[in-house]
Amino acid sequence: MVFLSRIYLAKIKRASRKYLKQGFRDSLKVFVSGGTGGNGLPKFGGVGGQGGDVIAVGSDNISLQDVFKRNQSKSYTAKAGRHSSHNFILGPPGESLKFEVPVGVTVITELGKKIGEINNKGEELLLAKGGTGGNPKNGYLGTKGQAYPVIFDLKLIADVGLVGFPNAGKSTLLKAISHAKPKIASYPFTTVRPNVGIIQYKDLREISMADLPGLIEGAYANKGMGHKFLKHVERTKLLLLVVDINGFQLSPQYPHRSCLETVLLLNKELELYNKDLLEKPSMLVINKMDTENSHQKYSEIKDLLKNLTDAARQCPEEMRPENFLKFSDVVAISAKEKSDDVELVKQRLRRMLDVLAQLENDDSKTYDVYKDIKDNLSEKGPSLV
Ligand SMILES: Nc1nc2c(ncn2[C@@H]2O[C@H](COP(=O)(O)OP(=O)(O)OP(=O)(O)O)[C@@H](O)[C@H]2O)c(=O)[nH]1
Repeated sequence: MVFLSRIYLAKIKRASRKYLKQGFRDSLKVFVSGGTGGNGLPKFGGVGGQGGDVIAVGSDNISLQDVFKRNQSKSYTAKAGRHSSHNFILGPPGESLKFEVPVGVTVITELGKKIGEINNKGEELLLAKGGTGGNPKNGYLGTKGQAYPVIFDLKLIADVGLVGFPNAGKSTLLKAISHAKPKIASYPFTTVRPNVGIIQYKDLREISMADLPGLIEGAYANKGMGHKFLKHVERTKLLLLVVDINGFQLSPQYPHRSCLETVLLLNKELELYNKDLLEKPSMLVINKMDTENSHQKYSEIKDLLKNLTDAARQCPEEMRPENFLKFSDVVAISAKEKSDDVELVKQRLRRMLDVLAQLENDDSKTYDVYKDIKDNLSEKGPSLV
């Protein structure tokens, strides 16, 4: 009986933690070595073949986990160049080794020196050069290729990055406006890996939105799960902050933070992680407007949310960021009830991205991203939802 219950319990334990094991790999270290150059043939002045290179190629159909699975030795060595011989005075070059990596990786050395990035499908990046074939300059002895460990650091490329404390309703919103099927539960940290959802519009335009695990206070300094994923918002074009109108409390031992405090704390976490993030165009969504007293709570803070500098004066000093996000728009919604305003969020995101795309093509660079987006949002246009 004891034996049976042990087996039974072991099964439950394994099943309940399964989702945690579906690891999301956003960093991978591998060893790359270019092929050695072939030896020359001094007697005939023969030159050895050049060693092959190791080259990474961008693919949008592969994850870093797949890269790992395809070559668990994590070692990539290109072929050596052939020696010069009587038959081949010029030794044939060694074959280069090409392998696929996900689009969005930055390649760095162990010392943090950047080798390059791959941002497009089919883009190639030379990781390790093959050695030179033997010739008069090197005494006809082929040289070794470059060889060192490199780290692939993946940052998701999504148009919009969802940022918020745990349980704010980010996954619910992603599900409400996209085709993603994120995990949703009424306890914090349901999102343990980024989810990317695709939002589709009537005119078939698609935008991608990444849902990242919730941040907590101190996230920038490695607390909680969110910090590990903050790097992913560095590449998104827009930030979409989602905050619960009732505020946030991690657990009874932690202080309760009001909605306004939560917004400022999120601002501060982003600033501490990388202050450039505050320059990104952003939008604020106040969620759970179907809950009790939500409308009254919202009317009390509505004006302050539009000007965080004023809002900060009302909060304790330790919560105040030095610089503030400037929201192009603030929308109050109920993601769960799929209120009309959820559709408004969808429409506004599209408008913001359209304005950004126009500005990117504007060579004069005299624009003010924040102002231009804001002006455009206030203009009435055809519904895109
Ligand atoms: N009443 C109400 N509940 C909501 C609303 N949106 C989300 N919830 C609930 O809030 C809980 C958390 O929602 P999630 O969407 O998982 O929150 P999250 O921000 O993705 O959470 P993490 O994964 O921890 O970052 C779930 O029980 C949802 O059903 C809403 O508009 N109103």
